Amino acid sequence: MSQPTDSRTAFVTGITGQDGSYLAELLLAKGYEVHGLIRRASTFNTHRIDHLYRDPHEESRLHLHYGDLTDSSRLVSLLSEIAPDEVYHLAAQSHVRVSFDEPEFTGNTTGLGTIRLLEAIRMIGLEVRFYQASSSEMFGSTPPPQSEDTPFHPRSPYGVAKLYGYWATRNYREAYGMYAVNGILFNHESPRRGETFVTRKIARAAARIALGQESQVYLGNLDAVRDWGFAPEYVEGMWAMLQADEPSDYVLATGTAYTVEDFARLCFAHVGLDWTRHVRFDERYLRPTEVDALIGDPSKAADDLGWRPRTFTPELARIMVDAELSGLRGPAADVSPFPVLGVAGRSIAG
Ligand SMILES: C[C@H]1O[C@H](OP(=O)(O)OP(=O)(O)OC[C@H]2O[C@@H](n3cnc4c(=O)[nH]c(N)nc43)[C@H](O)[C@@H]2O)[C@@H](O)[C@@H](O)C1=O
Repeated sequence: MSQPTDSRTAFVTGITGQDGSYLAELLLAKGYEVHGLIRRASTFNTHRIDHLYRDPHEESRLHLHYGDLTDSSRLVSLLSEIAPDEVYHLAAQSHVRVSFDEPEFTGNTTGLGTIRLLEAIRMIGLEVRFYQASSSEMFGSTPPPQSEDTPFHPRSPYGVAKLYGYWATRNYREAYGMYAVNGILFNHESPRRGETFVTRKIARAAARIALGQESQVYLGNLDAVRDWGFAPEYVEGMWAMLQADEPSDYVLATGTAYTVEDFARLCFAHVGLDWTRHVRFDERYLRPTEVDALIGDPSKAADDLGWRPRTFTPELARIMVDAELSGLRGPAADVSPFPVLGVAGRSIAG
């Protein structure tokens, strides 16, 4: 295997999440020095990146820093100390249903957090390339297919907060000439997805039911249509957006449509079960306003960046169920497409 050659430095917010962990792997494999922002918690929250700490005696290229998107002075001091070449802003309160319960907190972190970071960069005068994790939730009730030119109509406090971050990013590009881009990502999943998102919840239930560990799973709206891709491929698109000659905004999606019911059918069929015998309805999982259909058009990313999805929803469902089955049968299985050799670091999380 060829040795990584890149000597750039990246700062990643949300590094402990699904996307952050895959992105850290990708950047480390390319030779970057990676700095991640993590929130302190009384319980361990670094399980998705713990495998990146291999040998504590080797020189470290992964560094974690405590901080929070609500703490401007910390963002200023960290960014001036690290002086990154690229900033990937992935951190957010990212659960749509939860955003109805915590609208103000969601606005403060997901919305204002973005402008705090942009403003910190501007105040210090950093020459960085900035990636904003925008979301297909911003399209809300605008019918599919959705592209970079589709009007927005968000349907949740989360969607509203992401729209604020989207426009903040465009404004800093237009007002200050900052290299700042929005990746408008449609749903992207993996075995590292949080357990309360619908794909992981269904994959986990199908595996547990197949092994006789439970018999039912409770879900909300089965008719919602989503465009589910594979998260490791989407972080490649994030990186590609920051390597382009000119900053621009891009949709990343598969362009295919499946309902929640379809996803349940695929997962249960993979373990030889009939989903209708195991899925039950619970109105607690309904949202006050639902986003009925999100189907992205990723043509611009294909034309400009050469980015194309390789894994589609049926294979994704099989990958996720297989990972759950292996995890339940033995040591946790994972899909780690970016092999990181010789990377070491020190966890400040204890
Ligand atoms: C792009 C976008 O993608 C994600 O947002 P999401 O699409 O809301 O993802 P989800 O997995 O929570 O819901 C998908 C659909 O599934 C329906 N659904 C039915 N029954 C359950 C259920 O039991 N749980 C959940 N969570 N959803 C359910 C639910 O009503 C919705 O229609 C986030 O990453 C977000 O950060 C983001 O940016």
